[in-house]
Amino acid sequence: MTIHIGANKDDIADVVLMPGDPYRAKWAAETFLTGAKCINEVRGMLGFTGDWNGHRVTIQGSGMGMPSMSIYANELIKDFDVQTLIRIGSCGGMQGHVKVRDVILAQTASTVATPSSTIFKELNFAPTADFGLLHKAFHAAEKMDVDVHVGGIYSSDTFYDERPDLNKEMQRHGILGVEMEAAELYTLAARYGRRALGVMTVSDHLLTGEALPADQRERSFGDMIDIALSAAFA
Ligand SMILES: O=P(O)(O)O[C@H]1O[C@H](CO)[C@@H](O)[C@H]1O
Ligand SMILES: O=c1cc[nH]c(=O)[nH]1
Repeated sequence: MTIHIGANKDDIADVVLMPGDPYRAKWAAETFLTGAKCINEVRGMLGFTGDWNGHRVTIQGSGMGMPSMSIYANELIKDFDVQTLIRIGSCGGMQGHVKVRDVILAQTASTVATPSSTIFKELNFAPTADFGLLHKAFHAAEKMDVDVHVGGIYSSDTFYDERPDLNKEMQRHGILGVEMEAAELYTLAARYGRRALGVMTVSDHLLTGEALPADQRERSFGDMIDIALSAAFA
């Protein structure tokens, strides 16, 4: 047990899927896993462990933002020895060819800063997905006939953004979408030699102003979960 995860070591699988929303964790566990058991309720940040096609999987909420992700990823890696961490998130689309409900596989995650920034001092570290997971996720998405994009995303510290100039530069440099956790997850995975990937569904669009309601963000992003599970065990 850790401060934020009230589970025994063997309650948590080697592979952990991490939505920001703890109720997406519940929905995903009930929908995709058999024999799912709740393994964490501390602070309402729900986690579940069950089976997918004979493989043991944990789905643990990360909360919103990189400081929260950092807490859960640190504990999962250092205390529970988790080997594979896949974020299953929502994101805002930032390019015209990226549509609401499309899936983005985050090859890189640019940031202004992460909780890890202070250790890098003047270095601009480039948080990057695990290539093996990325490759497998892409093939899984192609097989499922999902509209998928692979490329850079922006991990922001603010949902209600007040820097339109920064978004413009991101867009000019091909950034596909914005979310709030992947860069710190990739950085921790690199530090501790684990596999990480961010699979995101576009829930709203910065260019068109479209936005899906909360219940759909919680319960309707099944394709990205299939992709994440397929990539983890391919
Ligand atoms: O839907 P989740 O996985 O929480 O991801 C996105 O949604 C939240 C903001 O609404 C942030 O956590 C952002 O990264
Ligand atoms: O961080 C996020 C998540 C979803 N949509 C956004 O616009 N930003």
